[in-house]
Amino acid sequence: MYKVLVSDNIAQKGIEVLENAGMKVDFNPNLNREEFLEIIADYDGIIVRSMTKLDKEALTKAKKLKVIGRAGTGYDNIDLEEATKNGIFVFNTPTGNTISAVEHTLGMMLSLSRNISQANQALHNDIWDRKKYMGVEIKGKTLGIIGLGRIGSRVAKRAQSFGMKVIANDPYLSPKKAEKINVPLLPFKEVLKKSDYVTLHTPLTDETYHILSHKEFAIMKPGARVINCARGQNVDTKALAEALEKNKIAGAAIDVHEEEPVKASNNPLLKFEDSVIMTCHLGGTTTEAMDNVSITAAEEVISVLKNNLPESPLNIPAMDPQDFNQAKPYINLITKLGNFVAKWKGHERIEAVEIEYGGEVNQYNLKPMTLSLVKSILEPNLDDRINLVNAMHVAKEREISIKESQIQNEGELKNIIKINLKTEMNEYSLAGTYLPIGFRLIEINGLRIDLDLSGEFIIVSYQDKPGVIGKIGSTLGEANINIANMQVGRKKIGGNAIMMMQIDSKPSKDIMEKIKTHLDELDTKVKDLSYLEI
Ligand SMILES: NC(=O)C1=CN([C@@H]2O[C@H](COP(=O)(O)OP(=O)(O)OC[C@H]3O[C@@H](n4cnc5c(N)ncnc54)[C@H](O)[C@@H]3O)[C@@H](O)[C@H]2O)C=CC1
Ligand SMILES: O=C(O)CCC(=O)C(=O)O
Repeated sequence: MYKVLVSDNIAQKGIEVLENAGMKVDFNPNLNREEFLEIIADYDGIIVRSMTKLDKEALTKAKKLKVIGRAGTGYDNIDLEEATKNGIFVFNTPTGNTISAVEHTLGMMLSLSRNISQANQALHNDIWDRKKYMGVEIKGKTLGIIGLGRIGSRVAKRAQSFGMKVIANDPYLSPKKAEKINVPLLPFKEVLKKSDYVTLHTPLTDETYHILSHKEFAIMKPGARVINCARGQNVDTKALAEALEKNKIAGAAIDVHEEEPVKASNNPLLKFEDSVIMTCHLGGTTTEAMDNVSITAAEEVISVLKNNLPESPLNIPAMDPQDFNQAKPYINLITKLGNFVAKWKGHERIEAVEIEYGGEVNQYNLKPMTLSLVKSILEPNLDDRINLVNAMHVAKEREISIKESQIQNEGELKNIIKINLKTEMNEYSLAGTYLPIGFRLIEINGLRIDLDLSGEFIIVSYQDKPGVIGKIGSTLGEANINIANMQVGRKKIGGNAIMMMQIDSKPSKDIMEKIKTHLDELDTKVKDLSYLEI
């Protein structure tokens, strides 16, 4: 039974989904760091929001962990690189709380403009002051959006409907997409200079850390207002406090904070009672969003533990589930080719792998196929955990070069995958195709063949000589091993030859030895004699 730790507050519905799937769930959002580090080694899966830090220290202890589900959008609390090295799938649920964050942003902007929060606070303290809490309209003002993604673009649409002029900065967004929603993309500084309101909707990255600091506040329009419902570290809190102090910035609405939870001792914004409104990281906290992210995270954890790929992976290439289902036969084909070549090359150290994709297969995202191949060829010789997440990392660590290319379709075949594998001693090549009747091996070391890509095989590379087929056939016959199919090829008479046999049962070590002895007696310079079961 898989064990899943839920270490942040998520909606009960997700926990029920996990339990109904037979998982043992520990819902424990109140662990301190020491307690958390003590127990993390016990779990196969974990669901977190933004409070649990899954850094290198935690992930090093998480020896059994296979999947990290982020019930929410931002994943700056998770060390993706370390998770990838350790072969841990990481996913988020990025659409579940988008609307929540959008509506919170709009709420913050309106509240900031109309002093709703301050006036409410005053009334609760028995103060009626209509003059002090006079507001400003947002209609006709310019809203500058930094980060025009899921949340930013929806904030734009709603702000436009309020009659605001919306401009944005997003270096990673195609101008066409921005054009579609009628938002001009401008350089960062220009957005700052032109905006009456600046709202942040970027993830927290090295680039966006303190994206608003002294320099930026200095170039902003005097009297501008700032809204941050993205991540606390996007804004340099001390610099914002200074800008407010100097009245350069008229006000700020802040949902996310450099240090959470906020305390009077760690946040200089708390003293700006009249110009700063703050919420306790509530952007994604609505009943609807909490249900969405909790249920999706639970379903995805179950799916990954059942060996499926998550829908919003953060450390493997994302693939549309429909595309994934259609590409599955090719993923299975390449995995079979990988198993085949891995067994064929035995214990030889791999130096390079080249993959050529031809025909229909090129309609799909090739990355999951390449990852499946790398996993299948490295798996048999590694004790370490290897999966699609860390396959490339392990290959790189072992200095194995991986190249993929697309080729023209060959002859009648609708699809083909070719693999060339170079070890320290030999080169191996093979090709396969997927047909409705199954997976076919169609080429081996340059020899055209046509064999079902499953079952038991004997492969012999030797120097062409009369008598070889007879010797092997009679040795297998004597051992009561039936040859189901056999193909032989050579470049020229007496040259390098290869024989591929599909057999109905496994030959013992003695039989393989006997075949070797007979071939040596014929002086056929055997380069390779292998038995493989696929
Ligand atoms: N307050 C809360 O409770 C919530 C906060 N969030 C935060 O909001 C962030 C954004 O969420 P989504 O819109 O769903 O993500 P998204 O990935 O759809 O959009 C982010 C946008 O930021 C842009 N971007 C990245 N680096 C940039 C840079 N240096 N300058 C300008 N733009 C840049 C990206 O190109 C992208 O278009 C999340 O990463 C999360 O940190 C999300 C949900 C709730
Ligand atoms: O998950 C959370 O703690 C709040 C929502 C959020 O910040 C996010 O989804 O990025």
